[in-house]
Amino acid sequence: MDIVTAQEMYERDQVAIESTGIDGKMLMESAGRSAADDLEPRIKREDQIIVLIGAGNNGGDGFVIARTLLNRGYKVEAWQVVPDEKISGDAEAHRNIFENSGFELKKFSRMEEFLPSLYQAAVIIDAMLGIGVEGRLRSPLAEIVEKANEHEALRLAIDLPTGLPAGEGVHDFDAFNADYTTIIEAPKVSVFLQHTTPYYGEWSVVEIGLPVKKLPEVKRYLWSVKDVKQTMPKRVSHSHKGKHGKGVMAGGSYYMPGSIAMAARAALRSGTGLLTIATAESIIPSVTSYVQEATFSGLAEKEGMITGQATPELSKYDGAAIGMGLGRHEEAGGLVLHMLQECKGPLLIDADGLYALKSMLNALKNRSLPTVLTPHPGEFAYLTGVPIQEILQSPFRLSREFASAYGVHLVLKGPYTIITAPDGEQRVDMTGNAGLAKGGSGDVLSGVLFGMMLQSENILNALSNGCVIHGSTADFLIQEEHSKTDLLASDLVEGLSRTFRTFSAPSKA
Ligand SMILES: NC(=O)C1=CN([C@@H]2O[C@H](COP(=O)(O)OP(=O)(O)OC[C@H]3O[C@@H](n4cnc5c(N)ncnc54)[C@H](O)[C@@H]3O)[C@@H](O)[C@H]2O)[C@@H](O)CC1
Ligand SMILES: [K+]
Repeated sequence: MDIVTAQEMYERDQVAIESTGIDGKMLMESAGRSAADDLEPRIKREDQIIVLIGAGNNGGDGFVIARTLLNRGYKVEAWQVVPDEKISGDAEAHRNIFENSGFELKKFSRMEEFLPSLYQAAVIIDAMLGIGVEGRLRSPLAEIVEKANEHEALRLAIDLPTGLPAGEGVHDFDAFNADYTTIIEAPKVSVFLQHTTPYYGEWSVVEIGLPVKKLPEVKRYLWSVKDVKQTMPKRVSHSHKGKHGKGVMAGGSYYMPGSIAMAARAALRSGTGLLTIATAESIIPSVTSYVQEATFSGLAEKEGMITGQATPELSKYDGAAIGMGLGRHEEAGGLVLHMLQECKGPLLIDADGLYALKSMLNALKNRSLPTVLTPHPGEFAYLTGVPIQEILQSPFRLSREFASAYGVHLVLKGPYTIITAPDGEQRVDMTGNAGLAKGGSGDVLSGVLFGMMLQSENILNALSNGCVIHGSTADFLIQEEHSKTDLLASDLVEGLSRTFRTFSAPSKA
């Protein structure tokens, strides 16, 4: 499913109108009716409903919703919260249809008149502003939103909560605090930002009949289980282990053996054909007991940490991963640089590897083969020098800029993970739950991603699939055997079997 900015949404509407002959009034009718259908299961016959209608096309949707619900017998008061002269075009046409249908339209002039209606409502439908919002809310919308947020009622928003920016990078706003939002046609970027997502409440997307074949391409996409099923590499029955990637994973230290162990086991569970773990010699016995299928390359160590002189042989591998449990010591830099320069296949850098990478961004830029970085926002802030707050407010733009500047694939982890290719194409994965907010789940993700990268020509698909597989595993596990509290990273590794069984297409002979 495409994710759009306000500008991209306007372009889509425009293309629909110009290329098919459908007109704005038809789209508004369709948007309003689809929204009413979507809201109906959330409201009851006896509920007093108030529909708040603004000046633009979002208000136009509001006229259609109010009319549709009244025609269906619901108890609805429709309130136009802006002066008559502000309503024009398609919205005015739908106001006429509303009034010509015999329904009463109330008009806001003074707060004292309006408040009793607001306060008797059990359900508030917000059709005041959508993607056309500019700047902070002006009067009287600002006061109406404030009162609506204070009033105990079910708050439903149309397209986006009034006042909320559709895009990223805006932090100065007041907005309707919705329990649920019916999004028109495509989720907007602000659905996926930490500071704006709570205003949407739960949400779903309704389709209003835009011509899919004609719509301009948007390189921002919500990657779902359906996409995973369509793009997962298929294992055929005559497959050979050498065909599924031969990888080397470097990392681990005496005090952190679990990271590399879980990453390695996750990579194997994700289909890696042959895996070598290059790690501090002293921890090989403990790691091998957890990952019996791997082979080992013992690296020189000092005080339990891999030293900078350690240079695993890379030429016989299809790809490499580095960083899990490596430790943040200066000497680790030598190993990361070695990997950057000598790895002749795709390379994944995670965790402490990212920390070391900061001082060798030029070498990163010079690498021409696919490189994948998997930072969480803190690590990304460290790598870029951009404050973490700013990263959280503009993750799409900052990811795109970094991926393009350094020619890397970036997996910016979070409740919504954003995966960016060097050409700027982006995918969002929204699977997973708070059970993942624990040490080790990032290591498991790296293992899954590495396994997927080794088996697919298309790195962006491999990473998108890996993220959804990892998050869906956490989702399955908390529905069935675990809770968000007790879920451990090692449970995820074992849970992968269930996810792969569910997601894999049946193998062909
Ligand atoms: N053809 C289309 O464009 C369609 C649009 N649709 C709906 O139309 C919406 C977009 O319509 P518009 O572009 O008219 O935009 P909006 O309806 O979001 O609002 C624009 C109006 O809000 C006022 N406004 C902007 N910022 C304000 C602020 N800070 N305080 C107070 N008032 C402010 C502007 O003066 C303008 O009159 C979408 O979100 C969607 O709900 C749907 O009906 C489907 C078709
Ligand atoms: K709205």
